[in-house]
Amino acid sequence: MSESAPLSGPVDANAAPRAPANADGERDVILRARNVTVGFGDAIILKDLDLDVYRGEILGFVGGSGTGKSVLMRTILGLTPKRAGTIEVLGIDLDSASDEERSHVERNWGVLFQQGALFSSLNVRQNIQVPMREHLNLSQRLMDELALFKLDLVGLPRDAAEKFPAELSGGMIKRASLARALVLDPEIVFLDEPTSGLDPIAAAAFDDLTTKLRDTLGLTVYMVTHDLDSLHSTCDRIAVLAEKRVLAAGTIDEMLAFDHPWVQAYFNGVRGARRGHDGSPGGRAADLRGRDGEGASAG
Ligand SMILES: Nc1ncnc2c1ncn2[C@@H]1O[C@H](COP(=O)(O)OP(=O)(O)OP(=O)(O)O)[C@@H](O)[C@H]1O
Repeated sequence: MSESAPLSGPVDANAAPRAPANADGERDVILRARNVTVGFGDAIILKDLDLDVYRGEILGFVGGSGTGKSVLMRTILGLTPKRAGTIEVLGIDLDSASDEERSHVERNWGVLFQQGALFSSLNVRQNIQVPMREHLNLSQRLMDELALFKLDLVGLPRDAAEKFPAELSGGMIKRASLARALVLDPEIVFLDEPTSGLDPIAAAAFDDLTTKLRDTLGLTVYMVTHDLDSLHSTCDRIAVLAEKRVLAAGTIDEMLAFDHPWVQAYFNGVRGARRGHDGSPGGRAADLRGRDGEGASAG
């Protein structure tokens, strides 16, 4: 079944107004998963899962704890094997890709893992330079300049470059990890719970940064999150993982109206309702975004 089946047709076609369309008016699919099945031993985690991610959108990926959001992200990245199905990124099926094609895809995606996953023995500058060393052949001077440029981009002060991860706050670790994820100028970034563990000010600032980067760099953002404020304020579309597949995909308003017990409990439950249904009142974004100037808080 198609991931957008419950919200098919014209409803889904309006789901991401900011994502660009091609000359035919169709949205460009940057990531396409079909019939993906993943399991461990007897446990099937994902079954016949379909998903489309459109170029230029911020897609929020939600689901109950343990439903397989991280497993799917790891499967897309080729870190967890699948039992069936196909996944194409940038039009390339990684199962049948040549070395050159695989390298092309790997250079064009960036990943922010949940805990940042910075190397503790490397300082921020060296961490940011890891993908450059892997994929590019640049002089140290140029890599140093690029690292500083990426620090600017994510709103970190330049003196953060020589700090080690243990010397950074949670918000700074997320930003440094994002700088590393962006170092090769990827077309798509995967963010695994980017605002978890951040205080509300830092979380709102990170959301603003995500939107700004999408708007200025034309990034596509695939964001696993439990953060209702991020879903309301930042995401163009939301995909819901339940029953081992993408049960629904659409705008926040479509999710609010979607008739499924988990979706209703999630979006219209006590926390969801606290926000109100126009996405503006309540929640930390409304409380804090106005106070938190762009990139002002590095967390
Ligand atoms: N390598 C593995 N071996 C066996 N089981 C695994 C493995 N990785 C994940 N699982 C199982 O797959 C299921 C989905 O895990 P996953 O981490 O993807 O959940 P999640 O949706 O990301 O949850 P959360 O929101 O709590 O982070 C869980 O039951 C987990 O125990």
